[in-house]
Amino acid sequence: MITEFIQQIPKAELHIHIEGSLEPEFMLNLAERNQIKLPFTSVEEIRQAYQFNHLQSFLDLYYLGSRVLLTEQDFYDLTWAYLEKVACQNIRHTEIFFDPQTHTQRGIPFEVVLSGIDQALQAGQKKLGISSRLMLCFLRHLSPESAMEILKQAIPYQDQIIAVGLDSSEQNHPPSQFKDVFEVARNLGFLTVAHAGEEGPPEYIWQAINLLKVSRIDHGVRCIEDPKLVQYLKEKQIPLTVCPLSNVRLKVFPTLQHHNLKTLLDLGLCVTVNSDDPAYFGGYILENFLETQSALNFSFQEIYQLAKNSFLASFLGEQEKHNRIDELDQFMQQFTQKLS
Ligand SMILES: Nc1ncnc2[nH]cnc12
Ligand SMILES: [Zn+2]
Repeated sequence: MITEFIQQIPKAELHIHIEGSLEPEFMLNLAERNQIKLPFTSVEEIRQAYQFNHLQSFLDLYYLGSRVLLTEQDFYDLTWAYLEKVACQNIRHTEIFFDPQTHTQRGIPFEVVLSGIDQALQAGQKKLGISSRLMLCFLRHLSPESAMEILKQAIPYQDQIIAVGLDSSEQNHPPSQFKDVFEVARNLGFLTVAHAGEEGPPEYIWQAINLLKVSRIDHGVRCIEDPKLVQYLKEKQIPLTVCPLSNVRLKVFPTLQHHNLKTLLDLGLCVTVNSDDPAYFGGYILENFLETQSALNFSFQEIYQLAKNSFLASFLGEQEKHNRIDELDQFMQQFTQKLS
């Protein structure tokens, strides 16, 4: 019964890298379509490579896979495949990251990447009823100057990009390095988010809050090591976009049973469930909910709270948030009636 509940409950996803939804079958198809040489010849070989020791070992493969994406159609197809998939999982709203530097560095124009993704998102709203927002991530292993350059390229498309974020290799790349570029972005009207406290220390979460002035922390699970930080996140209700299957695959936690999502929820933090890079980590949002529930024994009420948090923490307008939460509450009523 809880499986059916999790499947049907309306939910939002707030942390998904669109390049991380590139399924192995599609990677091979695109490699052939675009005449790109990959060090793999079969889906099995690609899947076998999905043995990660830490974030960097994943990122190496993720950037390699992204090389098959060349045209506007490729970015459209990638985004559309993700939307079709999650429509069946009752996602009502999604906030998607893209990594423009991964593509512009290979000579793909910013506009090509953006246009392909954006057209698919518009089709997703029209044909699947999924609303969306797009977020641009700066790669923190590259320089702040490179981030500033990509920010400039984003200015003409500002009405299509709600926020800027910070991703890639966390260790030794503190948020403080990107203070200036985030300040420029905020002055231009972008909202801000940042990956912090995934592999990096709680100090990086403080920096993301105090220096980058983020609206949400992506991951943030290492906040638990700093009680003052936990208290602050609770008081301010700064959302954490937690990605349970990702954390296990990248060895942040040894198993899902060891994950601290339930602890953080019990402590009153605004935590949400997300997929991060679903093609690489063994599941989309539904699988993240189902496997985490099974490992941590979440109740119906806790699943409801996680779904509610996903709308509360979203970048939807206030009225729209209320509408989505009303829809969620109606679903709860109907489901409870069915049970009794
Ligand atoms: N989990 C993750 N952490 C940092 N950068 C990423 N890019 C894609 N997935 C990521
Ligand atoms: Zn991520």
